[in-house]
Formats: sequence, C-alpha cells, structure tokens
Amino acid sequence: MSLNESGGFRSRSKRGNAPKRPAQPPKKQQQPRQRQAKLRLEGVDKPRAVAFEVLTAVATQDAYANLVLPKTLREARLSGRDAAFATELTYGSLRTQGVLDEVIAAASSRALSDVHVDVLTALRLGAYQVLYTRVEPHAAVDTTVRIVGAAGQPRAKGFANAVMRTITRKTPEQWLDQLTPAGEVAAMAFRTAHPQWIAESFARHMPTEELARALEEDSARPIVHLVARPGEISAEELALISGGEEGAYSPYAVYLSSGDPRDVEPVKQGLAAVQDEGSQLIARAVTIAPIDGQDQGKWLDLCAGPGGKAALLGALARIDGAHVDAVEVAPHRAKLIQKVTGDLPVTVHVADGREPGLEPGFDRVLVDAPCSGLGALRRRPEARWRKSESDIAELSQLQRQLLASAAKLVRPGGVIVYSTCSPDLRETREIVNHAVAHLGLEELDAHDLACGMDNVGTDKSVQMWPHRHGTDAMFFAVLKRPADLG
Ligand SMILES: C[S@@+](CC[C@H](N)C(=O)[O-])C[C@H]1O[C@@H](n2cnc3c(N)ncnc32)[C@H](O)[C@@H]1O
Repeated sequence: MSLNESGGFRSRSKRGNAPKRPAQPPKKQQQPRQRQAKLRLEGVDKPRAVAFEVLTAVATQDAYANLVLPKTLREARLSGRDAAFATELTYGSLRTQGVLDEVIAAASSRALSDVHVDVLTALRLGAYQVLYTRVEPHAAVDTTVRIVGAAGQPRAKGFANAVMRTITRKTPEQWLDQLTPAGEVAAMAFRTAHPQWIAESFARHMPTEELARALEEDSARPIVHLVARPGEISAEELALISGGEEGAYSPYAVYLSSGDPRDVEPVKQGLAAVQDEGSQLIARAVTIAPIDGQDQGKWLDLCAGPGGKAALLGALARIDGAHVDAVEVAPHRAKLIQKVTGDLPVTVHVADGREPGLEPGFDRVLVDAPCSGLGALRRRPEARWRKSESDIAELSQLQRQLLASAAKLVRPGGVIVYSTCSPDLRETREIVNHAVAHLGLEELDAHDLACGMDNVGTDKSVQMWPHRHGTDAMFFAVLKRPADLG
C-alpha cells in the first residue's frame, strides 16, 4: 500500500526536508471512562494499554504521570518486567514528546492540531518505541494501529499505520539528523529532548561541553534520597535498616538506589521521609547561618507547603528549643504541612506570605519561593513541555514581593535564606541582586553552608546540579538584615 493510498499522506520527496512544526497542541477531548476497560479487552497488551491510559490522562486532564502511573499499574495488576516496560514507555514518551511530535509531524500530511488526541497519543507511544527502544518496528506499528482502533478511532487506523510506517523507514539517527535545528545549544536541546529555552537557561551557567551532560542527567531517573529526621534516627542507622548508603553532603541523607521507600520501616514510622539532599542542605543552612546576637528561636518558613523543609526545620527546632511558624497560601498544602510536622514545634498559618499578619522579629526566615521548577524536571517527565518561559516573569514578581516581606519580618541581625528549585538566573541571582540593591540586605557567603559541596558557582550563593552533585538543581542565597536597617 502506498502512502497516498493509505490515508492521504504526502511522500517524503514531495514534502522535502522542511519538517512541519506542530502548530498547536491537539484539541483536548474528554475520554469516556469505559474505553479504558475496553482497551484491555480488545487485544492491546497490558503494558501498552497502561502507558496509553496514563498518556491520555496527562494529555487531556493535565494529570501528573508520577501520580497516575502507580495507580494504573496497580489496577492493571502489572508487576516485574511488564510494569517496568509500561513505566519506560510512559515516562519516555512524555520526556521526549517534543522530539516525537516533530517526527510525527514530519511523517504526516496533517497538522498535529488536526489529529484527534487519542490518535496522536497512540502515535507518540509508537514513535517512542521506534526511536528510543529496541521494540521491533513492525511490533510498534502493529500495536499502535490496534490502540487507535481500540480507542474508538477505527477510521484513523490507516492514517496511523501510514505515519508509523513512514517513521520506521528511517533510522532514529536519520530522523534526528534531519530535524536537528541549527545552532549548538538548539541542537543539544533537541537531541536531549528539551525545549530550547530551557537549554539556554542552563547554558548561562556552564560551557557547552558541560551542557550536554547537564541535559542528559536531567532526563535520567534520580535515585531516591531519604532524610533521617534529626532527633529520631541517624543517617547511619537509616542506611543500615534501609540497605541504602549515607549521603555525600547532608548529615541526614541516605541514598536508596533500589526498592520502594514506602516499604522502609523508619519511613512507615515517620522517622524518615523522602527528600532531595539539596532540600535538606537548604533547611539546614537556615538553622546554622551566622546571625548577630542571641538566637531567640523564632524561625519562619514563609512558603512552606507541602512541608518537606518545614519538617526538617521543625525537627532541628525541637533539638535547639526553637519554634517554626510555617506560612502557606494554599489551604490543601497547609494541611500537608500539618500532617508532616505532627508534634514538632511548628505552627501552620494559611496566609499570603506577602502579608501574613505575623509580628516581625524572626531570627531566621526561609523563603523557598514558588518557582518554575526547572531544577526538578527529572522528577516529572511531562513538566518540560508544559512550562513556558513567560511564566518566569510573573513568578519573579512574586519572588521579589515575598523576599521584601521576609525583609520586614526578619529582625535586625537576623538572616533570610532565599531558595528555589530552579537554576534560572531570573529567579535566582536577579532576585537576590535586587534585594541587595533595594531592600538594604547584605549577602553572606553561603558556600560554607553547603557541607563540602564544591563547584557551586562563583557568586556567594550556592547553585547545585544533578550532574555535579546528584541533587536537584536547587539554589540558595543567604541574606542578612543589617542592624541599622530602618
Ligand atoms: C517551592 S514550594 C515550597 C516547598 C516547601 N518549602 C517544601 O520544602 O516542601 C512553594 C510554596 O509556596 C506556596 N505559595 C505560593 N504563593 C505563595 C504566597 N503568596 N504566600 C505563601 N505561600 C505561597 C505554594 O503554594 C507552594 O506550596
């Protein structure tokens, strides 16, 4: 069957080399619930059916794959190799979606915005198998066509078949060569499946030889970091019990390279929890940054939900006889803080951190600001394609306002730790520089608070990276309110 006969596709020679860019995302359409069960009945193998369901939820309901996938795997009773295959297909298709869409667009006569979301989702899953896995191409084509039919789009089976066959006619390398854009950073972004603006944001920190490694690591699955709650259990004990390894930097960190952290006994008992080592360092820095005069034990976490850092701050506060006020604007996230801080000396306030209504005079303030999250992309496979550069301008306004509020709440001689899980300079250095210039705060050297981490940047602040330190790309700076600030 020729391409033209099979569904109105242009041949490659007619299309030439210019790839058709996906103009807009496909139309979102509600999925009938029954379809999910039907999929499994109609001869689609379980791992692909599960992957398709999760991809559909992400595409149509803005769902997070890391939340939906475990539930869907459980419902489908998948485990072992089948579960691993479903996970690889789901996360891989989401992480590489921008590349997959370029390839699908180049192999299709229709604009992606005109392709039904179910068909596009099946094509992404199929294209991922051809381009990034060892699945036999004919199996990828066949199962894609089956999914399209089972998903209630039988009339699009010919279209899907033709697109998939076109994709299998070139090697993955040939596709990448054909579609890689000009320019060193743009090319690296494409080849590592990142939007170009994100690669450019990272590129401001490092030479291009290092950038490729940073982008590769950003797509690798991170190992789980546990925090041993101080006063409850030591990292050494936790490592012994969990079979993990003590962390390289945080005195509370344990690396768990295999197994489910929920099965670790101290985690079940609330003595330990999952927390990136970078976050642990930031919470710790709040408690040990140098201040003038006596620490009266008045500590504040101004953006505290869901409470990871507040819980560590609370555990350290209990040891030091201090108290933490934890502010969070979203009520459901405030509840999560309450849950994880339990009987620790932490008081949760549902309030806007810009006007929390608290008496000033805090010795130590943490502003773990809402940010683009560019430093934690490896945790959410779909995240990189959902974010847009325009979000940053809006967030940086809020970040400045929260820091200005912290400057009013901290006492003279007290410290503010400003942190983000983004390395984007507009959310990090620019915010800190603005605070120094306009709020009268003094920036302290934070490098000594990073527990021996090196290669954290040439400024006074600390910038961590997955490929350098194994943490998320977290940032923190320490700002002191001088004694004579009005
Ligand atoms: C980066 S998260 C904080 C993570 C937290 N520190 C932890 O370790 O679990 C930022 C939090 O700030 C909250 N937030 C956003 N705007 C806020 C505001 N105006 N005042 C207080 N909290 C705010 C968000 O809801 C979010 O929970």
